[in-house]
Amino acid sequence: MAVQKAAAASSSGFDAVVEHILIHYRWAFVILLLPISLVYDVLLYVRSWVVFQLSSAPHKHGSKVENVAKQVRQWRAEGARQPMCTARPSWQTMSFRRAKYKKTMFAVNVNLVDILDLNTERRTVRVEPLVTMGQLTATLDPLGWTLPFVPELDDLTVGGLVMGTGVETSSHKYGLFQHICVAYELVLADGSIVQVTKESDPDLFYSVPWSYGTLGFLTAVEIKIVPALRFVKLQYEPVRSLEEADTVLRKHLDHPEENEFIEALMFSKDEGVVMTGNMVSCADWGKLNEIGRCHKPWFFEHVRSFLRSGPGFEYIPLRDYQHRHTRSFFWEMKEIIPFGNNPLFRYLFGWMTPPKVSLLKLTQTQAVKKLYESNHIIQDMLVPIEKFKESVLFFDKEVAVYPLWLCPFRLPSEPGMLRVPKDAMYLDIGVYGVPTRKDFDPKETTRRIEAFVAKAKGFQMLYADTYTTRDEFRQMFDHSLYDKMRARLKCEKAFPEVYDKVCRKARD
Ligand SMILES: Cc1cc2nc3c(=O)[nH]c(=O)nc-3n(C[C@H](O)[C@H](O)[C@H](O)COP(=O)(O)OP(=O)(O)OC[C@H]3O[C@@H](n4cnc5c(N)ncnc54)[C@H](O)[C@@H]3O)c2cc1C
Ligand SMILES: NC(=O)C1=CN([C@@H]2O[C@H](COP(=O)(O)OP(=O)(O)OC[C@H]3O[C@@H](n4cnc5c(N)ncnc54)[C@H](OP(=O)(O)O)[C@@H]3O)[C@@H](O)[C@H]2O)C=CC1
Ligand SMILES: CC(C)=CCC[C@@H](C)[C@H]1CC[C@H]2C3=C(CC[C@]12C)[C@@]1(C)CC[C@H](O)C[C@@H]1CC3
Repeated sequence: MAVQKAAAASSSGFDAVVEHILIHYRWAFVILLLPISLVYDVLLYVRSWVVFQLSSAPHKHGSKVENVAKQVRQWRAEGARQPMCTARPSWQTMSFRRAKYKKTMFAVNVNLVDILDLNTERRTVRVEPLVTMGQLTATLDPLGWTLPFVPELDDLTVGGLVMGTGVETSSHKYGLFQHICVAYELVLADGSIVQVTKESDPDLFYSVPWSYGTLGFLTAVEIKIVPALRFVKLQYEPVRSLEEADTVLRKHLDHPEENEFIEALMFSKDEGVVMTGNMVSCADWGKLNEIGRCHKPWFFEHVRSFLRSGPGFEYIPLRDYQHRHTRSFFWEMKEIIPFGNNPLFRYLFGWMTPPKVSLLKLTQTQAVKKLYESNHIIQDMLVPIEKFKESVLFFDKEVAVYPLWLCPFRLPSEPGMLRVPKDAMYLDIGVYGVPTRKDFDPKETTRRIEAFVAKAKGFQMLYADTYTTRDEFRQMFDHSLYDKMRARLKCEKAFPEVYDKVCRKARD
């Protein structure tokens, strides 16, 4: 008995040491991931480059979509026993959690990774769903075109952004990712392939966004494009109180057409920097800041410096601006490589950063996962702009995590999950990091935040943890059109409901 106890004690002591190393020196493992991430990116780049040069993707698209339809027909032929989902493994996706359902459902391989067609007359680009934001901007920007807005993490996919959602700093003009999409190609539960536009089938068109892959498989999306200019002239306005932040944001939102980009970072509840910008074709070279260069400070730290130096402006190359939060994963990188913003590190290793989110997820140990679970929050809450001050004070009371990401967006009154009675301006409040309030409890705190957001007539982004009950989720998101479409497309056996994919029980 004594021996067992001693063994248990020594093994738990050993576990504790391992846990300590994995948590406090994770950066050492992450640094090993950097060259692997680079090789991964280089291989993808070369593959995409060859495909783009050979222009082979458009010809092969039809047979690849037929292959998706064939798998759906096979599922039916085998008796439709389990619901279906895409075969994309959870570790490759951008949400923190892994989807448990991927292990049990019928996995359909949707291996569609290419840009299909750039139509400058129609001003659209047609892409397959696994095309990433990094891939799109790398292809479009040099050709003088770009997306009206680019959700900034390089590895976000078009499929995920349509089926979930995407928001960015020109969303105050253009809305969410779904609002810049003009057509979807889908494989439905009966194995048929359909092309859907607002005109051809409004019910299906409006119910695809936020459906999280539960109405059919997306195989292509046509997205609006706009002319790209070389630089963004970005204005930084420090604010010294919440009142001032509110006044400055509203001043800009009252004239949404004056700025292409509006974003704010709050560094405490009383201090922040509001950024506004427009694309321009020429820059004053003395004011050029190539923030995308690997030795440059992390963007949020650069923004913070305007609290000390006062208001200012500079010119940033367009693509550097579009991916400004990628290198530091907003500010999450400081938890992963604490000295990642040190100039020495940036000069020595910056060229290999960031590690790929997918590899971080793949190599994450239980200890790190537990740590993130008990002492971390990754949430985006979409609230009406009028609730700005109240929301910041609420988040401050509950978690006090800074910086806070503030991104206004236009929400048109349209059918679908985000039903609002009239066009409205909303605000995405992004809370990413370690809560500094002592009584933080992942479940209880998130429950209180969800109740606050529901009361404010807001929405929770689907990629993040939700602890809502099915009823609460159905109250937050309007399911009337969605339910109608699930019945029409005979989805009941084919796909789970959105709630069953995003609730806490479905993710580990
Ligand atoms: C040859 C090479 C050298 C590199 N050297 C450096 C370096 O010196 N310093 C450094 O920091 N990083 C370097 N990298 C890494 C690169 O910067 C990282 O991969 C970066 O993190 C990826 O950024 P990105 O995804 O935004 O853009 P990109 O690397 O520009 O491209 C991302 C994706 O875009 C797609 N893509 C690009 N061009 C096209 C096209 N014409 N058509 C279709 N798809 C396209 C590819 O799928 C690629 O995966 C290098 C990569 C390559 C391929
Ligand atoms: N700036 C922003 O707007 C940011 C947005 N995000 C969020 O990240 C998520 C996107 O991440 P990403 O890794 O790209 O996507 P995911 O692989 O996480 O996909 C999200 C959902 O979309 C479904 N889906 C994806 N592709 C298809 C398809 N071709 N056909 C049918 N269903 C599909 C997936 O279904 P299945 O489960 O069957 O695979 C999954 O349920 C979104 O939810 C987005 O809101 C995250 C960070 C920033
Ligand atoms: C701008 C919007 C709407 C959301 C941004 C969310 C991001 C900050 C998170 C999305 C995926 C998150 C992951 C991590 C950090 C925060 C995100 C990038 C990790 C890299 C944290 C470290 C873990 O080991 C892996 C995580 C993967 C997902």
